[in-house]
This record gives sequence, C-alpha cells and structure tokens, in this order.
Amino acid sequence: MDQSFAPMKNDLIVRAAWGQKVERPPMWVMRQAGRYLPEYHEAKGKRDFFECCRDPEVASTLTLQPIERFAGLVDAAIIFSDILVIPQALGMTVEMIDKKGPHFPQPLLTPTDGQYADVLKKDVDVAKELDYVYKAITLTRTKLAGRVPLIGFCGAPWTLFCYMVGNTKLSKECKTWIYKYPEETKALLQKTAEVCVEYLCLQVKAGAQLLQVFESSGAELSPASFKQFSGPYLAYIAKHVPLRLKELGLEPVPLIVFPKGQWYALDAVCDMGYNVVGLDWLHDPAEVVKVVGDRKIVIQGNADPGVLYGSHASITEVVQNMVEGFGWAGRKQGWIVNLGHGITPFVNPEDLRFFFEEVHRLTKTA
Ligand SMILES: Cc1c2[nH]c(c1CCC(=O)O)Cc1[nH]c(c(CCC(=O)O)c1C)Cc1[nH]c(c(CCC(=O)O)c1C)Cc1[nH]c(c(C)c1CCC(=O)O)C2
Repeated sequence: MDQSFAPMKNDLIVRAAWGQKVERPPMWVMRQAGRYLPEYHEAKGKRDFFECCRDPEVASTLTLQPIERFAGLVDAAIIFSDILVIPQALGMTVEMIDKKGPHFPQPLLTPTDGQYADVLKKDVDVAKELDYVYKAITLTRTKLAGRVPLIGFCGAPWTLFCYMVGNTKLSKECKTWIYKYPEETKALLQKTAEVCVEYLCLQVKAGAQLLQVFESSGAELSPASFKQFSGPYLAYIAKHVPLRLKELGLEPVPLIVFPKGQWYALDAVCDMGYNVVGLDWLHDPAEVVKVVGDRKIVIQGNADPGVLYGSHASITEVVQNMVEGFGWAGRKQGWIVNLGHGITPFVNPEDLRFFFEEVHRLTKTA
C-alpha cells in the first residue's frame, strides 16, 4: 500500500507523545465517537454495530463526527472499530446486543473444549481477516486531510481473554481459567499478543499515526496476577511493534497503553517501552508525576468521566486539579488530556465541549 496523505495541519498529539514540549496539551476522549452523540445514532440507523465497523464508509463517517463537532478542540481521531475484532479474527463469534454490549454465544469453556485448541492453532491471516479495518483507516486518513492525527488500537491480550471466556459480572470464568489452567491461559495470551502486534503494525501501514493498547479489564487482576497474565503481554507488544514496523519498512509511531485499574503497576508499566501511559481517574495527578520521575513518559488522562454528569463548576475543578497536578505551567510537556475512561452514552455533548474549553482556558493562564 503506497498511499500519500495530505500534510498534517495539527500534529500536536504526535509531538507531545514523543515527549516534546508543545504549545498546549493535546486532547481527545476515549469513545469520542459513540452513543452520546445524536449524529452517531442518525448515521448508524438500524445497522448492526459490527456491520458499521466492517463498512469503511460508515466507520470513517462515525470517526469524523467528533472531529467535526469539536473542530479546533479535539486533537486526534480514533478509528471507529472495536477491540473484539481480534477474537472474531481468531474464529470466534461475537454479537453486539443493543443496550447490553458484547456477547460471545460460544465462549471458551475449558482447555479441553475443542474450540480452545482451534483458536490456539488457528493460522490467523491478520492482513486478510481484518482487511476492512485497514481500509477504514486509509479512507478516514484521506477524509481527515491532515486535520488531526489518526489513532489505531487493539485490546490487550488479558482484556480480550476476559471476553473470550465469556466473563460475567462475578469474573467466575476468567478466575477459573487463571487459577485452574494458568499455563493454557498463558498460551492463549501469547497467541493473542502475536496477533495484536501484527494487527497494530498493519494499522500503521494503512495510515494510523499513533497506537493505543486498551487493558480495559485490568482491574480484574491482583498485583501478583498482573505479573503473570497482563504485564508480560503488554511488554511483549511494546517490544515487538517497533521491531515489526522496522521489518515492514515503516517509521515508528508513538505507543500508548491504557492499564485500567492497575494503579499498583504504574511504575512497572512506565518501564515497558510505551511512550504514553493512559491513566484512569483512580490516580492523583501530582502522585503520578512523582512516580514517573525523570523518565521520559507522557501521561494521558485522567478526569473522572462521571464529572460530565456534574455542574460546570465541578468540571472546572477537575480540569484545574489536572492542570496543577500534572504541573503543566512549569513543564509544557508530558501530558495528553483525556478522560480516565470512555465517555458514557448519557453525557450531553455540550458539557464535553465545556470540558475542552476549560482545558484551553486553564492551560493558557497556567
Ligand atoms: C472494552 C472495550 C470494548 N471496545 C473498546 C473497549 C476498550 C475501551 C473501553 O474500555 O471502553 C474499544 C472501542 N470501542 C469503540 C471504539 C471506537 C472509537 C472511539 O473510542 O470513539 C473503541 C476504541 C466503539 C464502540 N464499541 C461499542 C459501542 C456502542 C455500540 C452501540 O450500541 O451502538 C461503540 C460506539 C460497544 C462495546 N464494545 C465493548 C463494550 C464493552 C461495548 C458495550 C458497552 C459500551 O458501549 O460501553 C468492548
């Protein structure tokens, strides 16, 4: 694929992610293309969720919606897709049930369940199986015409595993696997990690300019289990993506990791090779700065998404706390503004606008 895209008019987030000093902190929001936007429902219509992901025209339209609505405020687009496209590429069936979320009708039950062996030995053609994502990325990058950079992403192996075993609210399934079948769990995590590396690199080939790995189910694990079932695979991805990009003749891109709920592992995650560590709202910004120390790590986050249900005064307070805690005025680097998790369906988009405007106002005067 030899495509040439328009030159970037705003590459703030790329410069910030490489650790450079920037004129203001870049910002975007996880799940910025989604159900809180009335235009999302309009464009999606009655289509199935995964049908939207598989249609590059629809996926690119949805990706662009927050960029258009919040022009001049949002500094990155994230491709409209889902982390669960990898389990699909591994041969599993995933349905998206309206108002409920993802459902695996045939989850992996035990290592002797034939499906486990099928998934483990499947020779996944990552280029072919996920071709529709690369097409959506290339089309979106073209339509963006340099307005803001485009983020590609995948789910981290542990998070994908939780879905693949059909995790329910009490975590019975994922806990049964790690405590009863640890070695079989690790074999599947390793297989998934290898698919993640290839998938992320092919997204770069298609036009993605930054990559984020979502460890959204991170909080399931104890610190000891993190060391076995999450950390090694996050580190594997951070180590192998740059190597594979080089093999493919592609330039390196900044890597972002989002280790949700893994506050105890912040120090370890900062040494894994990611350029940016995305944090949930359980972290106090000033404490984070102390843990990071003089490492060249950029922090992304971390406003409680719930503040967007609150008053404008509370939004201002949360933004102020981040601006001060991350020490923006004295540093002008090391921070990408985001929420501490995805924006929720019930938020009024105009309250998100207020959040963005407050970041601009308070970082200008900081
Ligand atoms: C855990 C996870 C999933 N998917 C994703 C994660 C990691 C991020 C996170 O932790 O929130 C990642 C994701 N999913 C979606 C995006 C698109 C890009 C963006 O961030 O704007 C991204 C980056 C679209 C989506 N993915 C989904 C929707 C809603 C689909 C709909 O009902 O229209 C969207 C817009 C569905 C989805 N997909 C998933 C769940 C649990 C759900 C249902 C519940 C929910 O929406 O929060 C799995």
